[in-house]
Amino acid sequence: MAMNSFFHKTTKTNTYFSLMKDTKRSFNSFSTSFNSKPFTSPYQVRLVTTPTKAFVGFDEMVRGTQRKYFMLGGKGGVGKTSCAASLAVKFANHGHPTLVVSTDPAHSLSDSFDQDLTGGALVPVQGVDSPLYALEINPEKTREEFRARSQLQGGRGVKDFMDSMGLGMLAEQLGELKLGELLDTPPPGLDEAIAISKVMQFLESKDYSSFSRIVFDTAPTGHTLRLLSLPDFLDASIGKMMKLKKKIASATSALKSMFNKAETQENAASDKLEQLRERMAKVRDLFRDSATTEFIIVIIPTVMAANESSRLCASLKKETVPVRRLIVNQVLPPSTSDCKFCVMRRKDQMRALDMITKDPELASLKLIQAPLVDVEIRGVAGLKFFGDMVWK
Ligand SMILES: Nc1ncnc2c1ncn2[C@@H]1O[C@H](COP(=O)(O)OP(=O)(O)OP(=O)(O)O)[C@@H](O)[C@H]1O
Repeated sequence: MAMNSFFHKTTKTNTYFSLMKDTKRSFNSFSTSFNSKPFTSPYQVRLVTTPTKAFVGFDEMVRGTQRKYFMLGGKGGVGKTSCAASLAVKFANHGHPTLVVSTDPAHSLSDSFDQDLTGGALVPVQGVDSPLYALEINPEKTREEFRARSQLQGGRGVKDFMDSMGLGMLAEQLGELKLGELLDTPPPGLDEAIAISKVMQFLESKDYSSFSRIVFDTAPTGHTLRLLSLPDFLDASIGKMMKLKKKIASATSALKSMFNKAETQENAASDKLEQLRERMAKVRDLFRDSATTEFIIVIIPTVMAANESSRLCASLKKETVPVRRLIVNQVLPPSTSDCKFCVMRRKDQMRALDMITKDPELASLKLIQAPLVDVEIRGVAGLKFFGDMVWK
């Protein structure tokens, strides 16, 4: 549906549109002054100049048909979902079949798109030019399934369960090592493992092959860092398991040589472990491939958020995950009224922005400013409008 016809349907949305238009106007004038020579505002707010970092480069993000992954992450409530959903809408409206995936256990994609996208399966998003699908990975449901199967079948159902996530080989090996009891309780990091198994599906399954852009709306920082480091952890764990199996195998080799079949089984199991290890390596490499993947940090202009983002950025760099852009969301436009609160708030935001531009970790990132708009950003039309202000 064309945006204009949508907005002209009801008075309520018309008001919304005009509010958004006003916001855009004031933000545009704000960004012009923000990026020009330093000057002193009527409120003596020190403005920061960021001539090179103002470049957002959506052209670069949209270019080419090769699949690209964008992960948006940061502190809770800063606007990750709004930014991720608006980016997905923009990609789809530029001709990319796009998938937006939420790995946040507290999903808000449905709220953001104002459509029911729940259920843990691919759901088409209505109202965009090219196919846009959403997927809310549902760890709570999966965890429940895990417990139920484990209780019903004395742990044996867990293997089927992990099979369905593409991690069956791991369960098999744990089982062989008599670690089955560990599988009865959902292991820490299961949420991330589920997300990883989905990423594996994106890489391998034909169902996902048509998507040329995959946007992740990730969970708040700690969870996401665990997600990014999990393939390494699993790779290391599999490596340890393989070593352990080899030790057991050599200790019992004399016995095994008497039973040819056992040896064949042993080799098959090792091959499977090796396969799983290769798949983990693929996911790990994917997270670190700067040609295809980018992690975009979303923050709000406060000192606390800046400090946390600095730590997040350092962790991402340590993990060698490509990070190039930083969205500072909810930036207040300069106040044209006498509102003291607005003036103080903006002054505070400018201080935080100044700090961000000087932070040793964050200073090298492209800074994208997203304005605080005066209505909630909801529905494809609202996301399109917001996206056009952010992704330029
Ligand atoms: N620039 C903005 N201007 C006005 N409202 C905004 C802006 N960005 C986000 N919001 C609003 O803030 C709320 C939280 O946004 P959003 O859900 O995108 O954040 P989040 O970081 O994904 O949150 P969570 O971590 O809880 O999932 C929403 O109501 C959204 O409409």
